[in-house]
Amino acid sequence: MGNYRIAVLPGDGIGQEVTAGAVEVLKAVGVRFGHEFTFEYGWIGGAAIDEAGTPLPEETLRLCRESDAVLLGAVGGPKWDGNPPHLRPEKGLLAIRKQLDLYANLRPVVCYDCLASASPLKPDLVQGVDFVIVRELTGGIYFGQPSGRVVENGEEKAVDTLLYKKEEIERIVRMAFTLARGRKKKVTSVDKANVLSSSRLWREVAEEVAEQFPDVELEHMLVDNAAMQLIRAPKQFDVIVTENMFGDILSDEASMLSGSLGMLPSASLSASGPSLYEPVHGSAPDIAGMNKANPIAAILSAAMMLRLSFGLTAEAEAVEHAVRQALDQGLRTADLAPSGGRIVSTNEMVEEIKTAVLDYTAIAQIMTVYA
Ligand SMILES: NC(=O)c1ccc[n+]([C@@H]2O[C@H](COP(=O)([O-])OP(=O)(O)OC[C@H]3O[C@@H](n4cnc5c(N)ncnc54)[C@H](O)[C@@H]3O)[C@@H](O)[C@H]2O)c1
Ligand SMILES: CC(C)[C@H](C(=O)O)[C@@H](O)C(=O)O
Ligand SMILES: [Mg+2]
Repeated sequence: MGNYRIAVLPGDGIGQEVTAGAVEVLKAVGVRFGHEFTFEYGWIGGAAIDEAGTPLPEETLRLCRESDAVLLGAVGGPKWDGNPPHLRPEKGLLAIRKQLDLYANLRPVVCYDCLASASPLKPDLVQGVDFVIVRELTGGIYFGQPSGRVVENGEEKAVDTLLYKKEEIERIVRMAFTLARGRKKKVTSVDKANVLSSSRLWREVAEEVAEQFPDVELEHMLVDNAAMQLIRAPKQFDVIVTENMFGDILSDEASMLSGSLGMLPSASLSASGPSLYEPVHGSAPDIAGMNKANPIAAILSAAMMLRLSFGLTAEAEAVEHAVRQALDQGLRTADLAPSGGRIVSTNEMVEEIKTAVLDYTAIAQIMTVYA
Protein backbone atom coordinates (compact mmCIF):
# COMPACT_ATOMS: atom_id res chain seq x y z
CA MET A 1 0.00 0.00 0.00
CA GLY A 2 1.74 3.13 -1.17
CA ASN A 3 1.72 6.88 -0.61
CA TYR A 4 1.78 9.02 -3.71
CA ARG A 5 1.94 12.80 -4.09
CA ILE A 6 0.07 14.04 -7.12
CA ALA A 7 0.27 17.65 -8.31
CA VAL A 8 -3.08 18.61 -9.86
CA LEU A 9 -3.15 21.48 -12.37
CA PRO A 10 -6.74 21.80 -13.63
CA GLY A 11 -6.04 24.89 -15.79
CA ASP A 12 -8.92 26.42 -17.71
CA GLY A 13 -12.37 25.68 -19.15
CA ILE A 14 -13.32 22.00 -19.11
CA GLY A 15 -9.82 21.28 -17.76
CA GLN A 16 -11.32 22.02 -14.35
CA GLU A 17 -14.33 19.74 -14.81
CA VAL A 18 -12.53 16.71 -16.24
CA THR A 19 -9.64 16.96 -13.77
CA ALA A 20 -12.09 17.00 -10.86
CA GLY A 21 -13.56 13.80 -12.35
CA ALA A 22 -10.17 12.11 -12.67
CA VAL A 23 -9.33 13.01 -9.05
CA GLU A 24 -12.63 11.45 -7.90
CA VAL A 25 -11.75 8.25 -9.71
CA LEU A 26 -8.22 8.22 -8.25
CA LYS A 27 -9.73 8.64 -4.77
CA ALA A 28 -11.91 5.59 -5.46
CA VAL A 29 -8.77 3.66 -6.49
CA GLY A 30 -7.18 4.70 -3.17
CA VAL A 31 -10.16 3.37 -1.21
CA ARG A 32 -10.51 0.17 -3.24
CA PHE A 33 -6.80 -0.76 -3.19
CA GLY A 34 -5.69 0.86 0.06
CA HIS A 35 -3.34 3.54 -1.31
CA GLU A 36 -2.91 7.04 -0.02
CA PHE A 37 -2.99 9.64 -2.77
CA THR A 38 -2.27 13.22 -1.75
CA PHE A 39 -3.60 15.85 -4.15
CA GLU A 40 -1.96 19.29 -4.14
CA TYR A 41 -3.30 21.97 -6.48
CA GLY A 42 -1.42 24.48 -8.61
CA TRP A 43 -2.26 27.21 -11.12
CA ILE A 44 -1.39 27.00 -14.80
CA GLY A 45 -2.54 28.73 -17.99
CA GLY A 46 -5.18 31.44 -17.96
CA ALA A 47 -6.09 30.70 -14.33
CA ALA A 48 -2.45 31.32 -13.39
CA ILE A 49 -2.31 34.55 -15.40
CA ASP A 50 -5.35 35.80 -13.49
CA GLU A 51 -4.02 34.65 -10.10
CA ALA A 52 -0.30 35.24 -10.36
CA GLY A 53 0.29 37.30 -13.52
CA THR A 54 2.18 34.52 -15.32
CA PRO A 55 1.05 31.31 -17.10
CA LEU A 56 3.47 29.12 -15.12
CA PRO A 57 4.21 30.44 -11.62
CA GLU A 58 7.43 29.32 -9.89
CA GLU A 59 5.43 27.72 -7.09
CA THR A 60 3.53 25.53 -9.57
CA LEU A 61 6.83 24.33 -10.99
CA ARG A 62 8.17 23.66 -7.48
CA LEU A 63 5.03 21.74 -6.55
CA CYS A 64 5.40 19.56 -9.67
CA ARG A 65 9.09 18.87 -9.01
CA GLU A 66 8.29 17.78 -5.45
CA SER A 67 5.49 15.44 -6.60
CA ASP A 68 5.52 11.86 -7.85
CA ALA A 69 3.42 12.75 -10.90
CA VAL A 70 1.41 15.62 -12.38
CA LEU A 71 -2.21 15.53 -13.52
CA LEU A 72 -3.11 18.38 -15.88
CA GLY A 73 -6.46 19.46 -17.37
CA ALA A 74 -6.16 21.94 -20.23
CA VAL A 75 -5.22 25.57 -20.77
CA GLY A 76 -6.52 28.44 -22.86
CA GLY A 77 -9.68 30.27 -23.73
CA PRO A 78 -11.02 33.37 -25.49
CA LYS A 79 -10.51 35.49 -22.37
CA TRP A 80 -6.74 35.44 -22.94
CA ASP A 81 -6.65 35.21 -26.78
CA GLY A 82 -5.70 38.87 -27.18
CA ASN A 83 -2.84 38.69 -24.64
CA PRO A 84 0.77 39.32 -25.72
CA PRO A 85 2.76 36.12 -26.46
CA HIS A 86 4.39 35.83 -23.01
CA LEU A 87 0.97 36.11 -21.33
CA ARG A 88 -0.80 33.41 -23.32
CA PRO A 89 -2.06 30.36 -21.38
CA GLU A 90 -0.44 28.00 -23.92
CA LYS A 91 2.99 29.44 -22.97
CA GLY A 92 2.51 27.89 -19.54
CA LEU A 93 1.94 24.47 -21.05
CA LEU A 94 4.99 24.69 -23.30
CA ALA A 95 7.09 25.96 -20.38
CA ILE A 96 6.12 23.11 -18.05
CA ARG A 97 6.89 20.56 -20.79
CA LYS A 98 10.33 22.09 -21.28
CA GLN A 99 11.08 22.63 -17.59
CA LEU A 100 10.15 19.06 -16.60
CA ASP A 101 11.87 17.62 -19.69
CA LEU A 102 8.66 15.87 -20.81
CA TYR A 103 10.08 14.79 -24.14
CA ALA A 104 7.93 11.72 -24.87
CA ASN A 105 4.20 12.22 -25.31
CA LEU A 106 2.38 8.89 -25.63
CA ARG A 107 -1.11 9.18 -27.12
CA PRO A 108 -2.88 5.82 -27.36
CA VAL A 109 -5.71 5.66 -29.90
CA VAL A 110 -8.18 2.87 -29.19
CA CYS A 111 -11.64 2.31 -30.63
CA TYR A 112 -13.96 0.67 -28.10
CA ASP A 113 -16.30 -1.73 -29.94
CA CYS A 114 -19.44 -0.10 -28.57
CA LEU A 115 -18.25 3.31 -29.84
CA ALA A 116 -17.50 2.25 -33.42
CA SER A 117 -20.65 4.02 -34.59
CA ALA A 118 -19.61 7.23 -32.78
CA SER A 119 -16.88 7.64 -35.39
CA PRO A 120 -17.76 9.42 -38.64
CA LEU A 121 -15.89 6.58 -40.39
CA LYS A 122 -17.46 3.20 -41.22
CA PRO A 123 -17.67 0.98 -38.09
CA ASP A 124 -15.77 -1.93 -39.68
CA LEU A 125 -12.93 0.47 -40.53
CA VAL A 126 -12.42 1.61 -36.94
CA GLN A 127 -13.40 -1.50 -34.95
CA GLY A 128 -10.15 -2.96 -33.60
CA VAL A 129 -8.10 0.24 -34.03
CA ASP A 130 -5.34 0.17 -31.42
CA PHE A 131 -2.16 2.18 -31.94
CA VAL A 132 -0.01 4.72 -30.11
CA ILE A 133 1.23 8.05 -31.38
CA VAL A 134 4.61 8.86 -29.85
CA ARG A 135 4.91 12.61 -30.20
CA GLU A 136 8.22 14.42 -29.56
CA LEU A 137 7.20 17.15 -27.12
CA THR A 138 10.10 19.44 -26.23
CA GLY A 139 11.69 20.28 -29.58
CA GLY A 140 10.85 21.20 -33.16
CA ILE A 141 9.04 24.28 -34.37
CA TYR A 142 7.41 24.90 -30.95
CA PHE A 143 10.76 25.75 -29.40
CA GLY A 144 13.30 26.55 -32.16
CA GLN A 145 14.97 29.97 -32.22
CA PRO A 146 14.64 32.49 -33.78
CA SER A 147 10.93 32.83 -33.25
CA GLY A 148 8.82 35.96 -33.22
CA ARG A 149 7.78 39.00 -35.17
CA VAL A 150 10.09 41.52 -36.72
CA VAL A 151 9.83 44.60 -38.88
CA GLU A 152 12.63 44.78 -41.45
CA ASN A 153 12.89 47.71 -43.82
CA GLY A 154 9.35 48.65 -42.92
CA GLU A 155 8.10 45.14 -43.78
CA GLU A 156 6.29 43.06 -41.14
CA LYS A 157 7.51 39.46 -40.80
CA ALA A 158 7.13 36.51 -38.45
CA VAL A 159 9.45 33.56 -38.06
CA ASP A 160 9.36 30.11 -36.43
CA THR A 161 12.25 27.66 -36.58
CA LEU A 162 11.98 23.88 -36.92
CA LEU A 163 15.15 22.63 -35.29
CA TYR A 164 16.10 19.17 -33.98
CA LYS A 165 19.32 17.95 -32.43
CA LYS A 166 20.29 14.40 -33.29
CA GLU A 167 20.05 13.29 -29.66
CA GLU A 168 16.49 14.64 -29.36
CA ILE A 169 15.42 12.49 -32.29
CA GLU A 170 17.34 9.48 -31.04
CA ARG A 171 15.69 9.36 -27.61
CA ILE A 172 12.12 9.67 -28.91
CA VAL A 173 12.64 7.11 -31.67
CA ARG A 174 14.19 4.72 -29.14
CA MET A 175 11.10 5.18 -26.95
CA ALA A 176 8.89 4.25 -29.92
CA PHE A 177 10.90 1.11 -30.70
CA THR A 178 10.88 0.03 -27.05
CA LEU A 179 7.12 0.43 -26.98
CA ALA A 180 6.64 -1.44 -30.28
CA ARG A 181 8.70 -4.36 -28.97
CA GLY A 182 5.95 -4.99 -26.38
CA ARG A 183 3.17 -4.59 -28.99
CA LYS A 184 2.82 -5.55 -32.67
CA LYS A 185 6.48 -4.77 -33.44
CA LYS A 186 5.96 -2.10 -36.07
CA VAL A 187 7.13 1.53 -36.02
CA THR A 188 5.89 4.06 -38.57
CA SER A 189 8.14 7.10 -38.53
CA VAL A 190 6.27 10.07 -39.95
CA ASP A 191 8.16 12.99 -41.47
CA LYS A 192 8.36 15.37 -44.44
CA ALA A 193 11.75 14.22 -45.70
CA ASN A 194 10.93 15.20 -49.29
CA VAL A 195 11.10 18.85 -48.21
CA LEU A 196 12.54 19.43 -44.71
CA SER A 197 16.18 19.07 -43.60
CA SER A 198 15.06 18.30 -40.06
CA SER A 199 13.00 15.41 -41.46
CA ARG A 200 15.95 14.06 -43.42
CA LEU A 201 18.00 13.96 -40.20
CA TRP A 202 14.98 12.38 -38.46
CA ARG A 203 14.88 9.59 -41.08
CA GLU A 204 18.62 8.90 -40.84
CA VAL A 205 18.46 8.66 -37.05
CA ALA A 206 15.38 6.41 -37.20
CA GLU A 207 17.36 4.04 -39.48
CA GLU A 208 20.28 4.02 -37.02
CA VAL A 209 18.07 3.29 -34.01
CA ALA A 210 16.24 0.56 -35.97
CA GLU A 211 19.51 -1.38 -36.23
CA GLN A 212 19.37 -1.91 -32.45
CA PHE A 213 15.85 -3.38 -32.76
CA PRO A 214 16.11 -6.03 -35.49
CA ASP A 215 12.87 -7.67 -34.27
CA VAL A 216 10.86 -4.47 -34.96
CA GLU A 217 9.83 -3.38 -38.46
CA LEU A 218 10.46 0.27 -39.39
CA GLU A 219 8.59 2.06 -42.15
CA HIS A 220 8.82 5.72 -43.14
CA MET A 221 5.75 7.66 -44.17
CA LEU A 222 5.39 11.24 -45.36
CA VAL A 223 3.08 13.22 -43.11
CA ASP A 224 0.56 14.13 -45.80
CA ASN A 225 0.19 10.47 -46.74
CA ALA A 226 -0.03 9.54 -43.03
CA ALA A 227 -2.95 11.95 -42.59
CA MET A 228 -4.74 10.15 -45.41
CA GLN A 229 -3.81 6.60 -44.31
CA LEU A 230 -5.22 7.28 -40.83
CA ILE A 231 -8.63 7.63 -42.46
CA ARG A 232 -8.19 5.04 -45.23
CA ALA A 233 -6.81 2.11 -43.25
CA PRO A 234 -6.08 2.99 -39.60
CA LYS A 235 -5.55 -0.63 -38.53
CA GLN A 236 -2.21 -0.73 -40.37
CA PHE A 237 -0.61 1.25 -37.52
CA ASP A 238 1.00 0.02 -34.30
CA VAL A 239 3.38 2.77 -33.10
CA ILE A 240 3.64 6.09 -34.94
CA VAL A 241 6.60 8.26 -34.00
CA THR A 242 6.81 11.83 -35.16
CA GLU A 243 7.97 15.35 -34.42
CA ASN A 244 6.12 17.80 -32.21
CA MET A 245 3.75 19.61 -34.58
CA PHE A 246 2.96 16.64 -36.84
CA GLY A 247 2.09 14.64 -33.70
CA ASP A 248 -0.19 17.39 -32.46
CA ILE A 249 -2.16 17.51 -35.69
CA LEU A 250 -2.29 13.76 -36.38
CA SER A 251 -3.51 12.96 -32.87
CA ASP A 252 -6.55 15.27 -33.10
CA GLU A 253 -7.30 13.66 -36.47
CA ALA A 254 -6.86 10.16 -35.01
CA SER A 255 -9.23 10.95 -32.14
CA MET A 256 -12.13 10.59 -34.56
CA LEU A 257 -11.29 6.89 -34.91
CA SER A 258 -12.19 6.51 -31.24
CA GLY A 259 -15.38 8.55 -31.66
CA SER A 260 -14.38 11.76 -29.91
CA LEU A 261 -11.48 13.95 -28.90
CA GLY A 262 -12.83 13.44 -25.39
CA MET A 263 -11.65 9.81 -25.49
CA LEU A 264 -7.88 10.33 -25.98
CA PRO A 265 -5.59 10.31 -22.93
CA SER A 266 -1.87 11.01 -22.90
CA ALA A 267 1.28 10.56 -20.86
CA SER A 268 4.17 13.00 -21.15
CA LEU A 269 7.18 11.11 -19.86
CA SER A 270 10.12 12.95 -18.36
CA ALA A 271 13.76 12.19 -18.95
CA SER A 272 14.67 13.23 -15.43
CA GLY A 273 11.76 13.78 -13.00
CA PRO A 274 8.03 13.38 -12.50
CA SER A 275 5.93 12.68 -15.59
CA LEU A 276 2.75 14.51 -16.53
CA TYR A 277 -0.62 13.11 -17.58
CA GLU A 278 -3.20 15.08 -19.54
CA PRO A 279 -6.04 14.54 -21.98
CA VAL A 280 -5.20 15.32 -25.61
CA HIS A 281 -8.07 17.80 -25.90
CA GLY A 282 -8.09 21.47 -24.96
CA SER A 283 -10.20 23.66 -22.70
CA ALA A 284 -13.26 23.47 -25.04
CA PRO A 285 -14.64 26.98 -24.36
CA ASP A 286 -17.79 26.09 -26.33
CA ILE A 287 -18.94 23.65 -23.62
CA ALA A 288 -17.00 24.86 -20.55
CA GLY A 289 -18.98 25.06 -17.32
CA MET A 290 -21.94 23.13 -18.78
CA ASN A 291 -21.29 19.73 -17.14
CA LYS A 292 -21.23 18.28 -20.67
CA ALA A 293 -17.56 17.45 -21.23
CA ASN A 294 -16.45 13.88 -21.65
CA PRO A 295 -14.21 13.11 -18.64
CA ILE A 296 -12.92 9.80 -20.05
CA ALA A 297 -9.73 11.19 -21.66
CA ALA A 298 -8.74 12.66 -18.27
CA ILE A 299 -9.71 9.50 -16.39
CA LEU A 300 -7.74 7.30 -18.78
CA SER A 301 -4.79 9.69 -18.37
CA ALA A 302 -4.99 9.03 -14.62
CA ALA A 303 -4.93 5.28 -15.42
CA MET A 304 -1.75 5.84 -17.44
CA MET A 305 -0.29 7.60 -14.38
CA LEU A 306 -1.10 4.61 -12.18
CA ARG A 307 0.61 2.23 -14.61
CA LEU A 308 3.58 4.26 -15.84
CA SER A 309 4.56 6.45 -12.87
CA PHE A 310 3.51 4.24 -9.94
CA GLY A 311 3.71 0.74 -11.46
CA LEU A 312 0.15 0.05 -10.24
CA THR A 313 -0.98 -2.24 -13.06
CA ALA A 314 -4.02 -3.84 -11.40
CA GLU A 315 -5.23 -0.39 -10.34
CA ALA A 316 -4.84 0.97 -13.89
CA GLU A 317 -6.75 -2.04 -15.22
CA ALA A 318 -9.53 -1.42 -12.70
CA VAL A 319 -9.98 2.13 -14.04
CA GLU A 320 -9.85 1.01 -17.68
CA HIS A 321 -12.32 -1.77 -16.91
CA ALA A 322 -14.66 0.70 -15.20
CA VAL A 323 -14.58 3.00 -18.24
CA ARG A 324 -15.33 0.11 -20.58
CA GLN A 325 -18.18 -1.04 -18.34
CA ALA A 326 -19.81 2.40 -18.23
CA LEU A 327 -19.67 2.59 -22.03
CA ASP A 328 -20.90 -0.98 -22.48
CA GLN A 329 -23.84 -0.12 -20.24
CA GLY A 330 -24.77 2.58 -22.72
CA LEU A 331 -23.69 5.74 -20.89
CA ARG A 332 -22.64 8.48 -23.29
CA THR A 333 -21.61 12.08 -22.86
CA ALA A 334 -23.03 14.32 -25.60
CA ASP A 335 -19.93 14.08 -27.82
CA LEU A 336 -20.55 10.31 -28.14
CA ALA A 337 -24.26 10.68 -28.98
CA PRO A 338 -23.99 9.28 -32.54
CA SER A 339 -23.36 5.82 -31.03
CA GLY A 340 -26.75 5.80 -29.30
CA GLY A 341 -27.10 5.04 -25.59
CA ARG A 342 -28.19 7.32 -22.77
CA ILE A 343 -26.82 10.87 -22.69
CA VAL A 344 -25.35 11.72 -19.29
CA SER A 345 -23.53 14.68 -17.78
CA THR A 346 -19.84 14.81 -16.89
CA ASN A 347 -20.71 14.19 -13.24
CA GLU A 348 -22.95 11.21 -13.98
CA MET A 349 -20.26 9.58 -16.09
CA VAL A 350 -17.69 10.14 -13.33
CA GLU A 351 -20.06 8.71 -10.67
CA GLU A 352 -20.64 5.57 -12.73
CA ILE A 353 -16.91 5.00 -13.33
CA LYS A 354 -16.13 5.69 -9.67
CA THR A 355 -18.71 3.17 -8.49
CA ALA A 356 -17.39 0.57 -10.91
CA VAL A 357 -13.85 1.09 -9.52
CA LEU A 358 -15.10 0.66 -5.95
CA ASP A 359 -16.93 -2.54 -6.98
CA TYR A 360 -14.06 -3.85 -9.08
CA THR A 361 -12.91 -7.40 -8.66
CA ALA A 362 -10.36 -9.09 -10.85
CA ILE A 363 -12.92 -11.83 -11.41
CA ALA A 364 -15.34 -9.28 -12.88
CA GLN A 365 -12.71 -8.31 -15.40
CA ILE A 366 -11.87 -11.89 -16.32
CA MET A 367 -15.58 -12.54 -16.90
CA THR A 368 -15.79 -9.56 -19.24
CA VAL A 369 -12.69 -10.45 -21.18
CA TYR A 370 -13.50 -14.14 -21.66
CA ALA A 371 -17.30 -14.02 -21.82
N1 LIG B 1 -3.45 20.50 -23.81
C1 LIG B 1 -4.10 21.64 -23.77
O1 LIG B 1 -4.16 22.30 -22.75
C2 LIG B 1 -4.79 22.13 -25.01
C3 LIG B 1 -4.99 21.29 -26.11
C4 LIG B 1 -5.66 21.80 -27.22
C5 LIG B 1 -6.14 23.09 -27.22
N2 LIG B 1 -5.91 23.88 -26.13
C6 LIG B 1 -6.47 25.23 -26.03
O2 LIG B 1 -7.87 25.11 -25.80
C7 LIG B 1 -8.55 26.23 -26.36
C8 LIG B 1 -9.66 25.74 -27.28
O3 LIG B 1 -9.07 25.10 -28.41
P1 LIG B 1 -9.90 24.28 -29.50
O4 LIG B 1 -11.34 24.64 -29.41
O5 LIG B 1 -9.19 24.42 -30.77
O6 LIG B 1 -9.69 22.73 -29.07
P2 LIG B 1 -10.45 21.88 -27.96
O7 LIG B 1 -9.75 20.56 -27.91
O8 LIG B 1 -10.57 22.62 -26.72
O9 LIG B 1 -11.92 21.64 -28.56
C9 LIG B 1 -12.16 21.20 -29.91
C10 LIG B 1 -13.62 20.66 -30.01
O10 LIG B 1 -13.68 19.40 -29.33
C11 LIG B 1 -14.64 19.44 -28.29
N3 LIG B 1 -14.09 18.75 -27.11
C12 LIG B 1 -12.82 18.81 -26.66
N4 LIG B 1 -12.68 18.08 -25.56
C13 LIG B 1 -13.89 17.54 -25.28
C14 LIG B 1 -14.38 16.71 -24.26
N5 LIG B 1 -13.60 16.25 -23.28
N6 LIG B 1 -15.68 16.37 -24.30
C15 LIG B 1 -16.49 16.79 -25.27
N7 LIG B 1 -16.09 17.59 -26.28
C16 LIG B 1 -14.79 17.96 -26.29
C17 LIG B 1 -14.87 20.92 -27.99
O11 LIG B 1 -16.14 21.15 -27.44
C18 LIG B 1 -14.65 21.56 -29.35
O12 LIG B 1 -15.83 21.53 -30.09
C19 LIG B 1 -7.48 27.06 -27.08
O13 LIG B 1 -7.11 28.09 -26.23
C20 LIG B 1 -6.34 26.08 -27.26
O14 LIG B 1 -5.07 26.70 -27.31
C21 LIG B 1 -5.28 23.43 -25.03
C1 LIG C 1 -2.34 24.07 -26.45
C2 LIG C 1 -1.23 23.62 -27.35
C3 LIG C 1 0.03 24.36 -27.03
C4 LIG C 1 -1.01 22.10 -27.29
C5 LIG C 1 0.05 21.68 -28.31
O1 LIG C 1 0.02 22.14 -29.46
O2 LIG C 1 0.92 20.91 -27.95
C6 LIG C 1 -2.23 21.22 -27.52
O3 LIG C 1 -2.75 21.36 -28.79
C7 LIG C 1 -1.90 19.78 -27.22
O4 LIG C 1 -2.10 18.93 -28.10
O5 LIG C 1 -1.45 19.48 -26.11
MG1 LIG D 1 -3.22 19.52 -29.71
